[in-house]
Amino acid sequence: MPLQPPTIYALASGRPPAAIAIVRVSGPQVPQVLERLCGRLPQPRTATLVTLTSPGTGPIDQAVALWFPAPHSATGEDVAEFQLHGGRAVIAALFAALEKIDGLRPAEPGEFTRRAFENGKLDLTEAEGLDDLIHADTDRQRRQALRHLQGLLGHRAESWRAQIIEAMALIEAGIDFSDEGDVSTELMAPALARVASLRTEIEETLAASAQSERLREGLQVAIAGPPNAGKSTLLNRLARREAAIVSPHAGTTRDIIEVHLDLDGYPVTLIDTAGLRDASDPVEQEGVRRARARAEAADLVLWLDEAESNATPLAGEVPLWRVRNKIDLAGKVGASTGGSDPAFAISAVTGEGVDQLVAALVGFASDYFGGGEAALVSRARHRVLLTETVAALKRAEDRAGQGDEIVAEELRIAIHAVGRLLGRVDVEEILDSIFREFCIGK
Ligand SMILES: Nc1nc2c(ncn2[C@@H]2O[C@H](COP(=O)(O)OP(=O)(O)OP(=O)(O)O)[C@@H](O)[C@H]2O)c(=O)[nH]1
Ligand SMILES: [K+]
Ligand SMILES: [Mg+2]
Repeated sequence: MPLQPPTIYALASGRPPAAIAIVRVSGPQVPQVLERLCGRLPQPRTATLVTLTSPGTGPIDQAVALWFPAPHSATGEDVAEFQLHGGRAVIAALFAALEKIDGLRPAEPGEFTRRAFENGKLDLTEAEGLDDLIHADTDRQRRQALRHLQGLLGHRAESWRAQIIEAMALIEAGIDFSDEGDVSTELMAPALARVASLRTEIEETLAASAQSERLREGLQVAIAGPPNAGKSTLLNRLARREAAIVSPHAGTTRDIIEVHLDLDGYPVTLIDTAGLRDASDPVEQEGVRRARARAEAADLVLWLDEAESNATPLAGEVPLWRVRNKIDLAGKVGASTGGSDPAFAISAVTGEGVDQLVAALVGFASDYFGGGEAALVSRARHRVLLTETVAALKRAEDRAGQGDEIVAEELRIAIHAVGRLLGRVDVEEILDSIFREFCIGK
């Protein structure tokens, strides 16, 4: 018997109990599974009401069964999908029935998508888009993920790769004929012109996507300032829940506290930190150290203070907005000292001025993420590989005088880098392209 991949199954829907649970099965044994549990094969791609029955044990549930014969399925294999009642015991009974069938096993994380990729249903960037779509918290993240799932980066990378392969084929042909005159030079010039325009195009794509990795990860906004300034109070107000402990005791917050906000579709991670001061308590000292490090690594610091101070003990270039808090007490402390005006004046307790602060944050996020709609490169992996591609293309151009072999080698590196972006590295294709384009009659 030829070696066949195991048939895998998993719960595809969320945590039970729920109204409906969806269990997916993928692999060569799917027809057997369907016949065994449903008594027959349902019509392909047609929702069919069945009584799922485990031979020997009895009925499991009334369910809807779907059969997607290979290759027209999500994974490219035979796939069955059961929509059953979403109780824990119901799912457990179906799993017990599946477990009893030889050659079946529970799927590992991502295994369905992995099979889809291996069967050419998606390239790597599309698989990443799928993962991002599942994890998208905000609308803008969803749209970016969908662009990847739709293959916008993948298709473009596919075309870049094909063009580099063509340029390389021209040069390889030149190398083969190098003893027959100056064919090489004639082939080299158009090949290099193609390389140069391609490099520009990839550079432009990278530039347009400068901030979109952040759209996946979220903008980091740290609230910092002296103890008791009201940092945790502000965090709780923006998060609309009691995420951090508030107390009149200076030095309450020690650990870093993060909350995730959806600000007009932009993902923002808001970070509460320990009040910065020369603390004597070693635990608080560590809190202050972490607070400082985290604020300095943020994309924006909200420097919260009760008074109008100019000094901030932060190093680095991080943008900083001064926010004067507790303006509800201003009358009592006579705060109008005529010092430099803070950028914002709020009361974290009454909420006064907080809307203006939030509006400004949305504006900052919108500037920061920029033309996110056009961005295609959303992961460090994409950026690293495309940067490698650009560098190799540049070297190919710069070293053209040093010989065809060197240029060809740099192009090979570029092809490899784009191939890794797509999850596809295949030297055969280069050879195919060479032999297809040039009938050299040898
Ligand atoms: N009146 C008034 N009190 C405030 C305001 N914001 C915070 N407070 C009070 O100030 C005290 C300290 O608030 P916290 O939010 O714990 O201050 P913090 O900056 O997080 O303090 P540490 O974590 O100790 O550095 C609490 O008693 C709050 O109720 C405000 O806008 N107005
Ligand atoms: K406090
Ligand atoms: Mg605090």
